[in-house]
Amino acid sequence: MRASLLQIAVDDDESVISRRARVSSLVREVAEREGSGLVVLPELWTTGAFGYEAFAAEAEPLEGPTYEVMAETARAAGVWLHAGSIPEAGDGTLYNTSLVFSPSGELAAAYRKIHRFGFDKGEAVLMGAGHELATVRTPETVLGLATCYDLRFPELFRGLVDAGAEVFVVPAGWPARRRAHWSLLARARAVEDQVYVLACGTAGTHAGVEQAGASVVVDPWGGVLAEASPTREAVLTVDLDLAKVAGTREQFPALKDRRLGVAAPGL
Ligand SMILES: O=C(O)CCC(=O)C(=O)O
Repeated sequence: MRASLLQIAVDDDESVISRRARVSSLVREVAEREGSGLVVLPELWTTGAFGYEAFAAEAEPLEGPTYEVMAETARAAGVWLHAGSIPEAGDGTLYNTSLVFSPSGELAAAYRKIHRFGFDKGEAVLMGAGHELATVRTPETVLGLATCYDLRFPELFRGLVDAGAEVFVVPAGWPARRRAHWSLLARARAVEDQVYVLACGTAGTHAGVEQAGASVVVDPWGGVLAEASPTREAVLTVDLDLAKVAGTREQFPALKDRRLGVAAPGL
C-alpha cells in the first residue's frame, strides 16, 4: 500500500475557505502524481490546532463544508482519505473529530479525539472528549485512528491492536518545542505494538505557536522510513509492506507475552 502524508502549513494569513480549496487540489495532485492508495492530512488543518477562538467560529456539523469537500476529493482522487480532523459542532458540544473517506467518497469513520490537550485551558475546556476507539478496514489492512495528544497514551493503541489495527494513523498539530517527544512517541508506539505508524503533523506558525512539522512514517521494527522537514509544507510518500506486520510479530512475538490483570499488592 502506498501512502502519502500531506504536512500542511497552517500559517495565520490563509483563510479556512482558501486552505480547504488548496488542500483539496493538493490531495488530488499528489494522489495522481504519486499513485497513492491512502492520503493523510493533519489535525485541525482548516483552523490550525492552536486557533482556539476559531474552533467555535469555524466549527461545523459532521457533514459540514469540510466533510463535503473531502468526500468529493476522496471520490475524485479515488483514494482512501484520512482527512485529518475538524472542529465538529455536535449535540451542543465541540469535538476534535477525524474523518476518513473511502475511494467512493463514503464516510468510513468519524473519530472523536479521546485525550484532549491543554490541561486546564484550550482544547481541554473548549471541547468534549470522545469515548470510542475507531478502526477502518480497507481491502489491504486495518487502520487504527488516534489524534495528536493521544500519542502519549499507549493503552489507547493497545486497544486498537486488539481491534486488529496494523497501521496507526495519527494526525497532529504538535508544537515545535516538544518535537523530540513527537518522533520518540511515534517510534515507541510502532515498536511496542509492531505496527506501521503514519504520524502527519502541521508546519508553519499558527496563533503564535510554531508547529513541529517532522511528519514521520515508522515501520513495525521502529525504523524511520521517511521524515518531513520541521518547518515547511511537505509531502511524504512511502510504500508500506503490510506483510511486515505479521512478519515482525512472528519473528519477535512480544505481544504474545502480555500479562493482563497483574496488579500491585493491595490493589
Ligand atoms: O502532547 C503534546 O505535546 C502536544 C499535543 C497537542 O498539541 C495536541 O493534542 O493538540
